[in-house]
Amino acid sequence: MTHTRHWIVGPGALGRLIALRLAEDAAVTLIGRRTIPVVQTLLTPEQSSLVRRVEVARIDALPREVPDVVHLTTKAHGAEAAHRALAGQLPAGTPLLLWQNGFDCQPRLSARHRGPVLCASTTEGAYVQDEAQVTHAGHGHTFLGSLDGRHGALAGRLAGILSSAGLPTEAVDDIRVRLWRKLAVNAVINPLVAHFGIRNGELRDAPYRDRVEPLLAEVASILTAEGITPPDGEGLEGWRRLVWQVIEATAANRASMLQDVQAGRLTEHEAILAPLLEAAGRHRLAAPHLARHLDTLRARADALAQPPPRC
Ligand SMILES: NC(=O)C1=CN([C@@H]2O[C@H](COP(=O)(O)OP(=O)(O)OC[C@H]3O[C@@H](n4cnc5c(N)ncnc54)[C@H](OP(=O)(O)O)[C@@H]3O)[C@@H](O)[C@H]2O)C=CC1
Ligand SMILES: CC(C)(CO)C(=O)C(=O)O
Repeated sequence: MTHTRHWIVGPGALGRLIALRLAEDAAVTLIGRRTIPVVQTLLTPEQSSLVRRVEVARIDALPREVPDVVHLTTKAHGAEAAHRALAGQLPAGTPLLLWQNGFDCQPRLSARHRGPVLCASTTEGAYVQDEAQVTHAGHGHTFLGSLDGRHGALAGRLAGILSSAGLPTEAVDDIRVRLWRKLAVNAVINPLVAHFGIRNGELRDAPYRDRVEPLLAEVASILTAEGITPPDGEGLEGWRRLVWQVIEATAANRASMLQDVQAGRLTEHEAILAPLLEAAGRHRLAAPHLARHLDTLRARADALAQPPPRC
């Protein structure tokens, strides 16, 4: 994979961050539902501009030259439709790297794709400025691996390519646990900050602080039942430590769910909250606070899907 050809499907914030970083040393094609400008700019956390010319294509008119690896960088709710549009065009055996948050499409696409599937969990932060510019808000770290622990050599090679491109990445054999840990953090922080319209750090203040604990307790009991451990410490105390560490470290952030709500976009609630509630059901655990947030976000999603009222 020295001169790897990457298709990056989903030319949003994360897709363009990965594309522009990789474009230095690899052939990159950004694939979307619409055509986007071929000259793209990445504003780096160090306030410099990285300008790159990349190939672009539409998902309904894919390039003839097939890729060595496909990165799927749509939102979680868009991943399966994007994969359906692509899958028939890819030679069997083409590796797929899933970058979605939550734990929803990953098991299904891992079973369905005709080739190795790796999942990524990343703390890189990026947001779109416009059709030709994306901001890399802060450096992070990426873990990648397959849900069944196979394809370690491929994961190692891709981790090397991403790291050399400036996106520090580690191949791991426990990506399922890493995805659930990120989901746990997102399930506590995102619905609250989206509901109240606040930055992550404001969760430290009254009256929001008291709202964190009941969500934390529900998430901790569900994940304990699932056999998922926090990175440090055990049980509720370990999950509490992790969530508050992230709140501190990302205090100035407007979380992705808040950004989606403010922009009138669908949120990733089905990928973040629904898997927890499904697990709660299996273990016969009550999770009323998580359920209330999921209901509210589902009602919002239904309203978004309605045609606007006619005057
Ligand atoms: N941004 C970040 O910093 C991080 C994001 N993530 C995760 O990465 C994923 C992507 O997030 P993000 O980049 O922020 O999201 P964006 O909404 O910025 O980007 C998603 C892109 O996917 C495109 N898309 C949707 N459906 C299709 C399709 N069928 N075919 C081709 N393109 C399609 C969208 O295009 P259109 O304009 O047509 O809708 C859009 O360009 C999410 O799961 C997110 O949680 C994880 C960590 C950090
Ligand atoms: C960790 C957190 C909450 C940081 O903002 C995040 O991942 C998100 O915004 O979705």
